[in-house]
Amino acid sequence: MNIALLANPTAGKGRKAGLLPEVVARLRAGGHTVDVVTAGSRDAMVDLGRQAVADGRAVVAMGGDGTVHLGLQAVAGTGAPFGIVPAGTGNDFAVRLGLPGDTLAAAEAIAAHTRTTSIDLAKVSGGGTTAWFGAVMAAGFDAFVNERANRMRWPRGPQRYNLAIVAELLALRSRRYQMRIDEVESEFDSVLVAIGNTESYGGGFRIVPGADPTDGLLDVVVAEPLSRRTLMRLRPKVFKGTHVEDPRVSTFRARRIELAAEGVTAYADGERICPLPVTIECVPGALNLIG
Ligand SMILES: Nc1ncnc2c1ncn2[C@@H]1O[C@H](COP(=O)(O)OP(=O)(O)OP(=O)(O)O)[C@@H](O)[C@H]1O
Repeated sequence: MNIALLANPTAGKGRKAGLLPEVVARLRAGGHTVDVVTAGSRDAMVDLGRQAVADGRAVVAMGGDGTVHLGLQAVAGTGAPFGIVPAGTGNDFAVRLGLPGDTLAAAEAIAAHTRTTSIDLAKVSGGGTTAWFGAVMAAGFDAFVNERANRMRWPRGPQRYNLAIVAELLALRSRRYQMRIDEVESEFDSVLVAIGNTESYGGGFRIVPGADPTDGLLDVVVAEPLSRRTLMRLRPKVFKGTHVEDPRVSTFRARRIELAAEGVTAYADGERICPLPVTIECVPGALNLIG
C-alpha cells in the first residue's frame, strides 16, 4: 500500500508521539510506502486526508478517537483502506472494533494485513454541515460536559473533564427533545441522549451497549429526567453497560434518527458537530477497515 499516515502528536497527552518513527518503520517493514502527514489544524488534516484518498492512497490515523474522526471524514464512503494506530487516551473506536490496543502491535498488524473489513459508519447532518462518526454521538449531559471542557482553559488533561462533570452536575436539568426514529415520532424530557455505531466513549464508558458496527443500524439510549444522585449512581454501571437495565433508561435501534432540542450541541467521537436539530443515518459498509 501507499500509506498516508495522519499523525496527531498531541494525542494521548503526547505520550506516544515518540513512537512515530517506529510506527513508520514497522509499516515500511511490510513493504509499504509511508508518508507522515501532520497539519496545524483539524480542517487541514481532513483536507490532507482527502488529498491522499484522491491520490489513491490508504489512510492510517495515528492518535485517539478525535484523530480517527478526522481520518473518517476523508475516507468514508470512498472505499479507501483505513487503518488505526491507537495513540490516544481512550481509543474507544479501535478497541470496540477488536483492533490491537498497543500502538506498535497495531502498526505491525496493518503492515501485515491480508484483508479489509466493511464497517458501518454514521452520518450526521445539521446546521448546513455533514460529518461522519464511527463511535458515539452525545446529545445530552455528556455533550454538555464536552462543550464545557472545551471552553475551559485550565486545568489540562482529565482533570478538566472531572471539573466539567461537577459543574454540569450542578447545572443539571432535563431538556425537551423531539425525536423521529425511522417512522416513529416522540417527544420527551431527558438528561441524556446518545447514539452509537459502536458501544463506548471516554475510555470504556459503554454508554450504548450492544451497538454493532456491522448490523446496518444505530443504537439509541435515552435517559428520563434524573436527579444528580441517580445520574451519579448510574455512572459506574456504564462501564459494564448495565445502566440500560434501569427502568428509567430506554434503548432503540434504527437506521435513521432525527433529533431536535433547544440549546443542545451534538458531539460525536468527542468532537463538536453542531447544535441540534440533526439527522443521523447509518451508512452500511461506509468504512473499508484494514484489519
Ligand atoms: N492536526 C491537528 N490539528 C489540530 N487538532 C488536531 C489535529 N489532529 C487531531 N486533532 C485534535 O486533537 C484532539 C485530541 O486528539 P485525539 O482525540 O486523537 O487524542 P486523545 O484525546 O488523546 O484520544 P481519545 O479521544 O481517544 O481519548 C482531537 O480533538 C483531535 O480532533
